Amino acid sequence: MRYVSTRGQAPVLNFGDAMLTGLARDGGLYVPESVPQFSGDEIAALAGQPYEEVAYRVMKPFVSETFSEDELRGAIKRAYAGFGHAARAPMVQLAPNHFLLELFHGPTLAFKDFAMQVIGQLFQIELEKRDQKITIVGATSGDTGSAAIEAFRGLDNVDLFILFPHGRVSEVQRRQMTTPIEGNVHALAMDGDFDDCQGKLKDMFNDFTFRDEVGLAGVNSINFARVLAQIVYFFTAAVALGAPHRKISFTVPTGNFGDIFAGFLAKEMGLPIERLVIATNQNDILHRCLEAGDYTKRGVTPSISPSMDIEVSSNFERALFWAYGKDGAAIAALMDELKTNGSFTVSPNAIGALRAVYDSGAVGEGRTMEEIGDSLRETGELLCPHSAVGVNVAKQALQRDPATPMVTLATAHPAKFPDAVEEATGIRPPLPPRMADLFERDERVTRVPNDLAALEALIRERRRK
Ligand SMILES: Cc1ncc(COP(=O)(O)O)c(C=O)c1O
Ligand SMILES: N[C@@H](CCOP(=O)(O)O)C(=O)O
Repeated sequence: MRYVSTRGQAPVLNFGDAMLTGLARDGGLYVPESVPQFSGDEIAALAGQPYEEVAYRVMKPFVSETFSEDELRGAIKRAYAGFGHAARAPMVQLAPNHFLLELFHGPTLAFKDFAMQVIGQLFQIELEKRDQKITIVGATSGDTGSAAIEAFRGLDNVDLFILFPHGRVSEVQRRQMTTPIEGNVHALAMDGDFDDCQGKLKDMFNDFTFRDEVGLAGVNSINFARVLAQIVYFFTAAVALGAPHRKISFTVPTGNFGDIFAGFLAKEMGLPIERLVIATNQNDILHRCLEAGDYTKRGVTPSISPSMDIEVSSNFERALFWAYGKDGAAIAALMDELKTNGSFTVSPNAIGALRAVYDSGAVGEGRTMEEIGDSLRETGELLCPHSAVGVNVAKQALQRDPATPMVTLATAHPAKFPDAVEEATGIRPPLPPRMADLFERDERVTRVPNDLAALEALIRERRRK
């Protein structure tokens, strides 16, 4: 399996190199040159298998030239051993044709753990084989950061720097990033929003002198390995509801587009997915783009679902790559336009291709709060604000197509956003016992400016040589 850049100008790599490279050297994102196909029988055979076995079968064709069967099975086994639910991704029924896929039973209580725990294991295997040290820099709107810290804390061959937007993550999210004591972990609170953090991360990747000097690697969903591990739960959920003999739709609370793009790849692999529904909060650039064919930045407004406060949605580039018939030059031109003008127009053919796969909806703050209360009353489920956005958009989609079972992804635990949940329901969801002292732990964080030279200087100084 070879991996190519969405902008068509970077070296073609195998999985191991693509995983350790992160952003392609032409600024694009790596994608598999061709997508492995699963037959109906292969999909049917996944029914009733443990999550780890489905993960092995789904991931294997993408990675088999880099990892042996034993290495991959071992990595997956270790990755999920610490999850707080035997099913890993259990599903509950909300209404006759509406299901909630709970993706918050991992160590940091968000869906990010599903991929981050696996790639933490895969990175370690590959770095040991290569006797290599790396500097990981990650950008987070709240959840990727703690998941990355949990996966890479204490490793001798990895220094980890996490950039988060100062004052724009929940207090639980911030403390999850600022309280780990390991010396290889550095939480950096940056002036600006998540797009600024991710922008600086990409600038670092595009500064080849810095990139090569520090051995820069990325664990955001710009890294294809992250997206790959997120494909698995689309399979477990769909098979549990009758795939391949029945079509299933998914609604995905969306920001950086990594999760829903994993769903797209599952569909490409042969999983019978009817619709993939993009659910956004008031930062609705993706919904507006699907509606009007126009991707135009307006500025991010902070919301009660802060992890989705994103306007430069990285993985949308991967979706566009497919929609433009894998024309790297066209994608490079669109991304240049976005950087220069803050907007681009999707061609009629490409918007048609996107609409053939994706639906979308946006939910404002008031409605999100109401949905948290409604869901609790109607179903007994206490939702985090991101999952509430998903459930509300899914309900609208179910009105358009009541016949196809809908799975909404619950992307974070309500205890990560206690203030919003308490305001909506009167209930303050408690953290699990292992995190009960989170508010008593000392915090260690560095305020940093939105300035590339300053950030690079800090990373050069702090990383272990
Ligand atoms: C809780 C939560 N929900 C939804 C999202 C959006 O996911 P994606 O960025 O993959 O679109 C994020 C962040 O990525 C998140 O942390
Ligand atoms: N919502 C994310 C933003 C980064 O997303 P990623 O999937 O690209 O890592 C977060 O919580 O940090």
